[in-house]
Amino acid sequence: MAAERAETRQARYVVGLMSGTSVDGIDAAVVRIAGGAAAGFGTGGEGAAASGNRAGSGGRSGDGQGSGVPAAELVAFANTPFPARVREEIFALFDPARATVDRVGRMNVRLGELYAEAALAVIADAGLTPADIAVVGSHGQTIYHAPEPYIEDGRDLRFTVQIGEGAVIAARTGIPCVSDFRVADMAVGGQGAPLVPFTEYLLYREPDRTLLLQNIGGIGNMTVLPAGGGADDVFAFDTGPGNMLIDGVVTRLSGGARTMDAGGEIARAGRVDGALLERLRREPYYARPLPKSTGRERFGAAYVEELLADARGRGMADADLVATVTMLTAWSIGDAYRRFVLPKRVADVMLVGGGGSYNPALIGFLKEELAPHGVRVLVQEDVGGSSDAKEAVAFALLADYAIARRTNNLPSVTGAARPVVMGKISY
Ligand SMILES: Nc1ncnc2c1ncn2[C@@H]1O[C@H](COP(=O)(O)OP(=O)(O)OP(=O)(O)O)[C@@H](O)[C@H]1O
Ligand SMILES: CC(=O)N[C@H]1[C@@H]2OC[C@@H](O2)[C@@H](O)[C@@H]1O[C@H](C)C(=O)O
Repeated sequence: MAAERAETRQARYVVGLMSGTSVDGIDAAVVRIAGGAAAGFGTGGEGAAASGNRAGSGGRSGDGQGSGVPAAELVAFANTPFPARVREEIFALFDPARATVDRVGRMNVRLGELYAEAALAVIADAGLTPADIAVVGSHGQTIYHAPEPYIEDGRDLRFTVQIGEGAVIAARTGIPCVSDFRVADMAVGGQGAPLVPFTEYLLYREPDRTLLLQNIGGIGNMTVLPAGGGADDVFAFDTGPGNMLIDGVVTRLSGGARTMDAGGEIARAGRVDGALLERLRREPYYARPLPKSTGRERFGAAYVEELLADARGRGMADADLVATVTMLTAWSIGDAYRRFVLPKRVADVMLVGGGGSYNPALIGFLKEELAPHGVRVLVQEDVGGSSDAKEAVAFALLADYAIARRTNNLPSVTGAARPVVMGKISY
């Protein structure tokens, strides 16, 4: 059955839309997909044999011959920054006390409109028209993520909220839209995150090398692809803050004039404060067992305020505080490797994606963390990929599976009881 479908599915163009926890804007990708969804693992399919293919997210992968290993070629990519007012309003919605239902409802529709515009623009960039696109996959904007079991009246009420109305995207573009992926995994007991490891398993696994794929977005997350391993051998989890503390501290210290430590320049001018670093390492999340995921609820505004108060109490220079949180971020990734990966596997390479790739201070610290373990640290650009586009490509692929009614979660990663088809379809 699966093989039959594989042969009948043609190469298709799919749009992936991502706006992450950094709230820096909308990443939009047009991806040409061949093979894969119709014959991959999941419902009705078998685990595809590792083929040694690797995709830069900006490159090609798979053989596209219906073997179950998809080929995903990035055709066009664009990042559209959020208008400042929209960004501010999204930050307000991270605070449950301010996220009133009218504000959430309005932003849900506004984001649908903005996502549709971003999709139409990237389709035009690709030299295509909406009629050429099979499906749009839209992650949406996470405004709250509460993945821990929350038992009331014997029922587990864990939840996650991603907004950006798929019905609006479908209506404006005329293309079917798959959105709101995470809830289906949570409905069967999963964390609803991280989801990208499913696509990393499809696109990056190698027979002879154990790879660590580290995303450094707002939150940091790591995927471990054991050499020659199957889907059940993959594990992945959120390592802790990605750029979230760096961005938060820089924004507060500059009174909002800057939102990131561009080029890692502030950190490079500062010195790491050993005592503060030591205190920050005690955050219990780092030692929490897997599966685990996290977000702004833990490392957002309240955490940054506490940090600033502590730094002021110590009379720390601004640059020293930025250097210290940059080091903490790199340490949390090294710590995750030592704590959760090393006991099982020795990795060969860490491939870094997400905006953190563009911060040389952070990447420098990360290399120092992992060098003693013999792990080489590369960024996506080193292998012909794109740190920026990777997650948008992933949501194109996840939507491609959803529309083909194929399962697209990894229970070994999220802790879900079983594979499910994630994503709600608006025709
Ligand atoms: N040139 C740069 N120098 C330093 N940092 C940068 C640079 N470019 C991007 N960044 C960092 O990357 C962040 C954006 O990363 P990215 O777009 O991967 O996050 P995201 O997708 O929103 O997050 P997540 O993956 O957690 O959902 C910015 O907020 C900034 O901190
Ligand atoms: C709930 C949520 O939006 N989580 C994001 C966030 O940003 C990074 C990390 O935390 C990861 O768990 C996830 O995103 C990516 C796209 C994922 O699901 O793989």
